[in-house]
Amino acid sequence: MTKLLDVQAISKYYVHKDGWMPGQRICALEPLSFSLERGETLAIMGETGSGKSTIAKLIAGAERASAGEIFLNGQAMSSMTDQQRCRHVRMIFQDSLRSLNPQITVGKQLCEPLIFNTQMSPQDQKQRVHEVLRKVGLLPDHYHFYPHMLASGQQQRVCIARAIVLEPQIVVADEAFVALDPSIRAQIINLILDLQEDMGISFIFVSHSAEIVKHVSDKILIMHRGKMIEFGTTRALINHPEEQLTKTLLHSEHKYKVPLHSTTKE
Ligand SMILES: Nc1ncnc2c1ncn2[C@@H]1O[C@H](COP(=O)(O)OP(=O)(O)OP(=O)(O)O)[C@@H](O)[C@H]1O
Repeated sequence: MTKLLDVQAISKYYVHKDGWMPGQRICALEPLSFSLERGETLAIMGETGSGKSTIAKLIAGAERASAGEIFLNGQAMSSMTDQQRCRHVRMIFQDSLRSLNPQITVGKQLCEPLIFNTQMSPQDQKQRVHEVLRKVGLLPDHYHFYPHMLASGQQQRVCIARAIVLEPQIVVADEAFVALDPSIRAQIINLILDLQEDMGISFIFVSHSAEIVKHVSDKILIMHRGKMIEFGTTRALINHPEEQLTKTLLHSEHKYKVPLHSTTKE
């Protein structure tokens, strides 16, 4: 069966435009390959500057690979239109709360992806938005709220609603929940697990938290200085890590103490 996501030898170079050495090429990612099945969740871990966000951006289409190809359901993503890619892969950024427009109601912000990427009638758009608000634990009335009228946990739910309103197959979250209060973060992580079960979405998390990674991921990818040094099932990497860095990252002192659901994937 065709894999949901098949990453084949992607690499990424950035060219410095200014600073000390303009024109210098920085290798952010050496060629790496991995794959993901439908409904699976991948966690990407590694030290600062190791290339985690670069992988996330390449999968979400926010950056173009210097070489290699990413296949989604067997189709090369480089051959897709922006609209096709947006429907299949959505991203929640690190500063997602700031990405909400304070002057536009929640409902209108959630309608925007539908307006730009579908042929849905305004009535169907509204209905879809109401359904999505319910899925993320908000109320139909929140359609008319402005972001500042919501608590931070509710705003994060709006960001998740915006990511899932097109019913994508993959949602990429780059340290999206790091700024949240621990108890709210736990609620949001549990919401994501529920959505995954309900909608069959695959999540790709960039995270520094061993606890969250063990709780949500099926597979883990470990990055070190632009190289993928280990990739495998969460169980295999926890029980039989081959690299010292994998051990350190997965067995480090828990950064976040959060009351997550008692069932974990490990
Ligand atoms: N737009 C850019 N221009 C030039 N260099 C970049 C750019 N984006 C990232 N880099 C460089 O690429 C390398 C990998 O960066 P990346 O943001 O992917 O790492 P990361 O593991 O996500 O780090 P962090 O945990 O700090 O977010 C770093 O050396 C970074 O400085």
